[in-house]
This record gives sequence, structure tokens and C-alpha cells, in this order.
Amino acid sequence: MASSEMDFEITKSDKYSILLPTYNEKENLPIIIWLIMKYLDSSEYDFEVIIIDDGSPDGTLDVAKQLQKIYGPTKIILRPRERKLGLGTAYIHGIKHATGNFVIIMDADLSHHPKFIPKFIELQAKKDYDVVSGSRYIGDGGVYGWDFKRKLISRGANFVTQLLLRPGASDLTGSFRLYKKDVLQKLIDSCVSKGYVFQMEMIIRARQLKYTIGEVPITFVDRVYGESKLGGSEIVQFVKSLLYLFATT
Ligand SMILES: Nc1nc2c(ncn2[C@@H]2O[C@H](COP(=O)(O)OP(=O)(O)O[C@H]3O[C@H](CO)[C@@H](O)[C@H](O)[C@@H]3O)[C@@H](O)[C@H]2O)c(=O)[nH]1
Ligand SMILES: [Mg+2]
Repeated sequence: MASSEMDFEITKSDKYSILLPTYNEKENLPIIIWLIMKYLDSSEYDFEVIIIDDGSPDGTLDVAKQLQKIYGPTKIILRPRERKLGLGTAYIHGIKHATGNFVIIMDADLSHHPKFIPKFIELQAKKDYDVVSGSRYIGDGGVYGWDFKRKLISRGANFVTQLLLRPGASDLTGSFRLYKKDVLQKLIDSCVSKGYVFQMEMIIRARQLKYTIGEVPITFVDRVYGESKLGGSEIVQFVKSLLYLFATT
């Protein structure tokens, strides 16, 4: 390895807890878990995957149980909830059970590729960032498979938020991130929103609290199996929260 690639250090005691919220992801879950194992098991990182299933009617939890049998209960941890309680609270629930000193949050529908996780870990270790955020809007990052409307919503949400709140991070609504666990806990405690807009508020709060944020370009590929749970009510929620943050910060 070239010396420039070695100027960071992962401490032996570092552990990464990956939170995977699922709602109707039975086709995607085995593939994402396989990819996580492929990219992290080959490295020497200590990690665990915490699956937070919200009573998916398609039987995602049964699939998760099978995966736990294959990979073992120390690698795959199941923390299901009875019913669909939303993405934001799924993270809050998951972090309570995380044993790592770092937490990685990602979607389970293969839009976020696990191959980026080692890049997040390396950048964090190199600069000791409090947060590393995947960004579709820097370098060779990008979005694939979204229709014009969805691209417009994402770009629009990012643009308006940049304009009003000047957060100094390029991808505000994305949710592929690595946090120091104590930082994530503090951010969660300071956030008021609970839906999808949670991602945006987290990064705004991180800036306010003067945490350092690193960015890794990521590609976001639209899901092949199942459908997005983002609906009109989430968009209304986003606008409300944005205005709230604008008025109060
Ligand atoms: N446990 C639980 N999981 C949920 C819930 N709603 C969604 N999920 C899970 O959360 C992940 C993201 O949900 P999607 O429905 O696939 O979201 P998306 O429309 O693709 O939105 C993604 O991109 C947005 C824009 O970049 C992001 O804002 C959003 O957080 C997400 O990453 C998936 O793993 C999905 O199963 C819920 O109520 N409970
Ligand atoms: Mg998705």
C-alpha cells in the first residue's frame, strides 16, 4: 500500500453499527446483507448490522431471521417493531441497540451500495470527522433511475434548503452517512422532525453544533424491487420543517 493511503488509523476497538430500516424489502435484504459482508468482512473492520423492520406485511422479518441464522447473531441483530412507525424513529430505535462507537445509516433497497462504506470509514479515520455524508452532488456522485419529477423534488429540496439555511454540505436529503455514535445521539436529541425530513435537519443541526462533516461522492441507484415510501405527505412535512428551521435558527 502506498504511504499516502496509510496515513490514517483505525483503532482496534473501533466498531461500526450499520442501521438498516426495512419496510417491505424481502427481495432486497439478502442482497444488501451479502454485499455488506462482502465489502466489510474482507476488511478487518469490526461491525454489526441492526435490522429495524416495521412489521412488513411481505414477511421481511422472516427473511431477516434466515439471514441471522446464516451470518450469526453477533453480525445480524434484529430489532423489529410492531408496525410502520416511520424512518426517523426507526433510526432512534436502532441506535439504542448499537454497540459500536460509530453508526452507519443506509437504505436497505440497494439504492446505497455497500462498496462505499469502506470509503466513509477511511475518510472519517483520516480526518477524525464527526460525520461523513454520502453526496450525490459532488465529484462523480449522481442519481440513476429517477424520473424527472423525483430528480426535481430532490434538487429542489436541496436548492431551497441551501438558499435558506446555508448548511455547507452538498447533499442534505440523502441518508447514507456515518456518524460518531455520541454525535448521532446528540443530533437525534436536538432534532424535532421525525419523517424523511429528519436527514436534512440532522445535517443542519450538525453544522449548528459545530461538528465537522466530510463528504464522499456516492451514486444513488433507484430501487429495482418494491416501491418508494416517499409520498406527498412527506413533501409537505419537508416544507413545514424547512420553514420551521428557517424561522428558529
Ligand atoms: N423500519 C422502517 N423502515 C422504513 C420506513 N419507511 C421506509 N423505510 C425504509 O427506509 C429505506 C428508504 O425508504 P425508501 O422508501 O426506499 O426511500 P426513497 O424514496 O428511496 O428515499 C431515499 O432517498 C431520499 C432522497 O435522497 C432520502 O431522503 C430518503 O431518506 C431515502 O434515502 C428503505 O430501506 C425502506 O425499507 C418505516 O416506516 N419503517
Ligand atoms: Mg429507496
